[in-house]
Amino acid sequence: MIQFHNVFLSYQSDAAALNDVSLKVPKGDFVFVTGPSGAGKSTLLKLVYGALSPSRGQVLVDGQNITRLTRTQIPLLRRTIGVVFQDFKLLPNRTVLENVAITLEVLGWSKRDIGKKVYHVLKQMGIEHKINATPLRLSGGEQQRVALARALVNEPKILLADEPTGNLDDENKEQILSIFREANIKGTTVVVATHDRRVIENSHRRVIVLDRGRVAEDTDVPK
Ligand SMILES: Nc1ncnc2c1ncn2[C@@H]1O[C@H](COP(=O)(O)OP(=O)(O)OP(=O)(O)O)[C@@H](O)[C@H]1O
Repeated sequence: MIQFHNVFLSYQSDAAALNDVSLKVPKGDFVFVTGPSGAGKSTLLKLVYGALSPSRGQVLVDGQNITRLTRTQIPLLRRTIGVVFQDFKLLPNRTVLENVAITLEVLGWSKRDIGKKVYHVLKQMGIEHKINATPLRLSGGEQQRVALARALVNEPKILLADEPTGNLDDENKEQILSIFREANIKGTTVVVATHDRRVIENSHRRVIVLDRGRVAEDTDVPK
């Protein structure tokens, strides 16, 4: 589903944020990407959803070379990828319903179908009672679940999450992880960037460790 072939990425003239990274994440996999601050985790995720292009090397997502995609093809690729950011990026003046509905409006769904689908997803995440609230009236864990609902409402092929459990307590972390597991069981390929050792250790999943832009360890690769 995701392939990196000898990928280098430099921001302006700085040292490479990614340095000769090669990896494959097969369809249906659930992978953690970890490593110290500045190791290149967010950069790696940004390459997958076409927010950045590699300086050298190739990134293939669902068989498509992202550097060859045209301006009109990038949004089409993004429709198949759900993204969750550490700071949620929810629209503060819109309700929970409106925040999640955006994903389906872009796809041209009818208002009635959007209402039904959004309610269903919020119910799955246990926050349907907050459907008319605005994000600032929600706790951090609730905001994160709304961000996840927005990312998952159209059942994307890939879910990318950047530090999704940062600042959450253990109970909220467990809820978020169980949402990832469910999405993965339904067929979504999941890539989670995190510093959180406990989350990684308790999950028993493949772990890719980045260090200064290089793959320092990959538990999927036989030693
Ligand atoms: N927009 C940018 N312009 C210039 N340099 C950047 C930019 N974004 C990231 N970098 C640099 O690229 C390197 C990798 O950054 P990245 O954000 O991918 O790391 P990270 O592993 O996600 O870090 P963190 O865990 O702190 O979020 C760092 O050295 C960072 O300073």
